[in-house]
Amino acid sequence: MLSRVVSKRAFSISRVNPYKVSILGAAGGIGQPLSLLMKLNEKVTDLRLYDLRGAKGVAADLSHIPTNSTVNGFTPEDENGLHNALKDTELVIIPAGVPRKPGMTRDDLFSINAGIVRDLASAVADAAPNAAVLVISNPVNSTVPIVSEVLKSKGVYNPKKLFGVTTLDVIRSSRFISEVVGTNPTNEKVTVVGGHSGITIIPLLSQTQHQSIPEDQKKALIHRIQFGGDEVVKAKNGAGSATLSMALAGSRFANSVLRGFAGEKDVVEPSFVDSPLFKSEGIEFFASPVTLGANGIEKVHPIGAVSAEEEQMLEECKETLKKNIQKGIDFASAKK
Ligand SMILES: NC(=O)c1ccc[n+]([C@@H]2O[C@H](COP(=O)([O-])OP(=O)(O)OC[C@H]3O[C@@H](n4cnc5c(N)ncnc54)[C@H](O)[C@@H]3O)[C@@H](O)[C@H]2O)c1
Ligand SMILES: O=C(O)C[C@H](O)C(=O)O
Repeated sequence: MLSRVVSKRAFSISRVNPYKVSILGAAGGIGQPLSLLMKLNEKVTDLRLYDLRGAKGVAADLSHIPTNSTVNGFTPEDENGLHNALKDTELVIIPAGVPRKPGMTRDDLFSINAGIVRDLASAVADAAPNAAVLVISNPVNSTVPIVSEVLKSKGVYNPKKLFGVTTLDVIRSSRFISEVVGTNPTNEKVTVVGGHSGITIIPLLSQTQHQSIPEDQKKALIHRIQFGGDEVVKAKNGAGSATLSMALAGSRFANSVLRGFAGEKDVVEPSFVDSPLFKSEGIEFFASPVTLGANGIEKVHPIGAVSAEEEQMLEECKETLKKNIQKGIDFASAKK
């Protein structure tokens, strides 16, 4: 009797949340912990891990965890490995690519990562044309436009389902502001807009309840949020950039997209998306809070009231963003 009850419940979980998820770059520094967190996500029933190497080992390891999903690993050695890793999945997360070393900017990664992301996007277009695509590979300000151009060229671009993952900036903001004001970081929420590199990362501190932070501390806090990635790159001293905090951020954002798919209401997260906010100024992509629903983005929220100082930061951000976005578009449009 008990076993019948248990099996009926297991069946109902898989029927309610039958999401197929692919992770491309799954054996890397971000890929492995992100794969673990997605294995723990009960909304996922079919987890496919792809990497140039190592994906089968990671998949075998995770497959012993007793959650409601199958896990399979794919590499280029498999016949149609990438295609099978993607075939008809609903959510694709891309952390494939090289990370920074000390002294590098995210833009320095473009020469290697742009081609990796372009080729993976092309495979997504062929095998999972309806999937939501979550781009982690840097430089996000340029790799997201690359994905959009590739999907457009294959006639499958859906702007409601393409996301640059900026959640790491959001979680850093919660942590760093709590250290300044002495609160519990889990209760701190800071809206971060713009893009994902240096001065394009704009935490809107004027929209928090903390209006009495002294000016010098506020400046230092903004700088720390904008350049938080550098702290980790420096500390890892040549061994890469943020992986564990990024895996947490990526899994949180992926879960929000799946919650939206599943019909949950009022799921709002900032993300770097195809945005109407500054299109009139020639800026096609911008990070701001978006409402996630059954078909991806339901609403791109405006940034709201900002201080004079944030207004100034926005102007500088837009100048840089415009160039970063154009660089991605030009790369994807050029003949291989
Ligand atoms: N968006 C963000 O907030 C954020 C945060 C941290 C890191 N990143 C970026 O994420 C990327 C990955 O970082 P990491 O620390 O995991 O690097 P890593 O080197 O540890 O892992 C990258 C993985 O990608 C794989 N890979 C490379 N080319 C591939 C291809 N064509 N197909 C499939 N897999 C491929 C590699 O084999 C490797 O396993 C970097 O570009 C990094 O800058 C972004
Ligand atoms: O800093 C990096 O290069 C990785 C990532 O974009 C981060 O913000 O930590």
